[in-house]
Amino acid sequence: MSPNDGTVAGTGEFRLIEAVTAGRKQPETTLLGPGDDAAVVATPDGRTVATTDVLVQGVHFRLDWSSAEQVGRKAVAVNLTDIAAMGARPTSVLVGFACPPDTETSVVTELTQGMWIEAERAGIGIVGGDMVRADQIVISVTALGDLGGREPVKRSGARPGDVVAVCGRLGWAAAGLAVLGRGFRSPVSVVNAQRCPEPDYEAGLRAADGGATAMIDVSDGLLSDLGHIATASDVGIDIRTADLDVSSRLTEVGTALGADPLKWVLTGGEDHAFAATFPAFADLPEGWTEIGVVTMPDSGVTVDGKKYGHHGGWEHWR
Ligand SMILES: Nc1ncnc2c1ncn2[C@@H]1O[C@H](COP(=O)(O)OP(=O)(O)O)[C@@H](O)[C@H]1O
Ligand SMILES: Cc1ncc(C[n+]2csc(CCOP(=O)(O)OP(=O)(O)O)c2C)c(N)n1
Ligand SMILES: [Mg+2]
Ligand SMILES: [Mg+2]
Ligand SMILES: [Mg+2]
Repeated sequence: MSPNDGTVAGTGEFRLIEAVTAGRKQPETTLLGPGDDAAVVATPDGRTVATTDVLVQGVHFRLDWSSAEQVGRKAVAVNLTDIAAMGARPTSVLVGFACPPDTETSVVTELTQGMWIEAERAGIGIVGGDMVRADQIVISVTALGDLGGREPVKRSGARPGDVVAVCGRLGWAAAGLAVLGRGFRSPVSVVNAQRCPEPDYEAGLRAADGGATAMIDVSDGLLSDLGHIATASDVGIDIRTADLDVSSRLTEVGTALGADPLKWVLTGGEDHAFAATFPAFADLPEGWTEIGVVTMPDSGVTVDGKKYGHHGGWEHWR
């Protein structure tokens, strides 16, 4: 698609978001509007953190690749990491659900079971939702959260000289996608990583309490998501590949499929690890590993000091 062909593909996902959000005046009660992993709104009772992510059959999941329960778990998990990436604790989720008329009822109940399993993992419940007809299964989850008195950790707070760190696995879900896409079902470790992430929701709180200056969950790909921090903070970011954990399991799968495991780590989405920046010389919170440095504006996101030759991550319609 060319940029000016009048379609959303030509416009691109992130310019489309810009087009629908720019210039809209928010009320004073919107403490943090669109542009981060979640919004923060003021209510007479306090503050609420809110976010939503939609999963579409065939785009985000396939029921011949994953069980309905795994899809349900993933639908909730990908929303709760957006809450955690603000330095907040999830408080509840609501579930919008659409499906064709011939969908087996058991698919809906198994999806729901998965959503409850993941919600309970975070100590919360599903407090509402909606059911509508559609041509394929669509799951729209809205998650709410509580900052517990903390300031939200935004995408915009990184400063040159900060260190870049991650918490959680990278590249595993992309390896699993490559395996499933070629018709295989093993190794089950990477395939399960694609079916459902297992985020450590406390990692975002530990980062916030540890002084993180900016944070994001890695949904699209490390380079792409760090790009959002770089743009929002008006800084550059350089990643050192020697400090990335390219697990031997990813190397094995890469060798078997003739694929580059480092590319999965740098650009694979859906592991929902957390990436954050911290002041230089700060003690990193438990589970966090330093992988790079925040550099001066306009240098973009580089890998070992050089521009990376591939897309930094997933983009819808590309
Ligand atoms: N249709 C929309 N209207 C308003 N804000 C939107 C819309 N779509 C996306 N956004 C906002 O754009 C930002 C980026 O979205 P997205 O890339 O989906 O974030 P994430 O990867 O954290 O889920 C978020 O703050 C999101 O709330
Ligand atoms: C059937 C299928 N095809 C492709 C993918 C790969 N995939 C789909 S969405 C996505 C990126 C994340 O999804 P998005 O809707 O952008 O979530 P957000 O960034 O808003 O959290 C990836 C890697 C998949 N999970 N399943
Ligand atoms: Mg996010
Ligand atoms: Mg989103
Ligand atoms: Mg995305």
